[in-house]
Amino acid sequence: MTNLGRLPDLALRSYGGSVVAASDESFAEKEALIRPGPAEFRPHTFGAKGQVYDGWETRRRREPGHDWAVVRLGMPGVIRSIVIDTAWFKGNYPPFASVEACAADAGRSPDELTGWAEIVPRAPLKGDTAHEFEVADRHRFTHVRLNIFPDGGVARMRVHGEVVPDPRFLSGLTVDLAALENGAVVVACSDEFYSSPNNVLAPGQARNQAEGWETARRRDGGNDWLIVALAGAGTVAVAELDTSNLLFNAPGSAALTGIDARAAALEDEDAWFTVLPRTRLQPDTRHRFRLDGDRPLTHVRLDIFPDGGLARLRLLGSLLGDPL
Ligand SMILES: NC(=O)NC(NC(N)=O)C(=O)[O-]
Repeated sequence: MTNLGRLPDLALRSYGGSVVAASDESFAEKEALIRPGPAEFRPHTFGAKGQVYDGWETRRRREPGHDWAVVRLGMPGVIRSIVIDTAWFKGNYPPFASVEACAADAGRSPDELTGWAEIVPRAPLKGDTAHEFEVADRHRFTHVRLNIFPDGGVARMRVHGEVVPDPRFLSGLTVDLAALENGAVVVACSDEFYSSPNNVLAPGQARNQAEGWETARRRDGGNDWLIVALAGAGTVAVAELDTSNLLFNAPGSAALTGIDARAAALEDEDAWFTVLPRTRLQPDTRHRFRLDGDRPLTHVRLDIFPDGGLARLRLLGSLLGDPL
């Protein structure tokens, strides 16, 4: 995976993405395209419609044309790379694919979408392979259309990019400045052995340990940490540190520090100030802390002692201006 592939997947079902239309899904359902996690396969598992695949699979075309599927992004934004993964589709993958994108209001139905721009030109595909394509177009998009030529199966499509929220739903309001959907993102992290640190910024609650951030057991006497670039410069009034599902591996304690990167570099250790002093944590608990500081900040560093991880980090506050 490239560095672009580490950006959040804007299309992920658990981030609110939806496969809103497809030309065909006779063999396997279109919804699988954006399912979290890698595609699974059990050979010789035949149902009434053929081998069961964890992916989107169309019938063998007997007339001209090609198949397509339209995905509404859960989090609109600037797309930086697309992964088209043909995992397990070995004799029935599409030999070519392309991707288009457009921007539309949430109220548009799939057949009302217009202004499609080609962001991945038609490219050859291999079977059982994750193909990553870099995207150069820097517009904000809300939908993507995967075209396959002429037909076949695709296990997963990942749409990695930078979230660009609608400022009307942030400015002047109390919001979670650390939410992925508001444009926050993890920019540095000590350890992502078991799961992505961006999971702590994901929408909703973590249903299990894997939906949070979990680090490896640390043996060097140090502690694990991550740095979040907030939705924009703002002030934080409430911090929520959620250890849900971490029963025997929750950190013993945690601390938050902040910095205003408009005035100092992240590397300037003296510019970081305390937001939440080191505080004891309980396993499997949503801890909420009312903060009294009103210093503007753009980034927050979470330190956990010594290791473990966190299910969610919420930082309720307000932006000073528009999102970054
Ligand atoms: N063995 C198969 O996978 N065959 C076919 N696909 C399914 N799902 O059975 C096909 O024709 O593409």
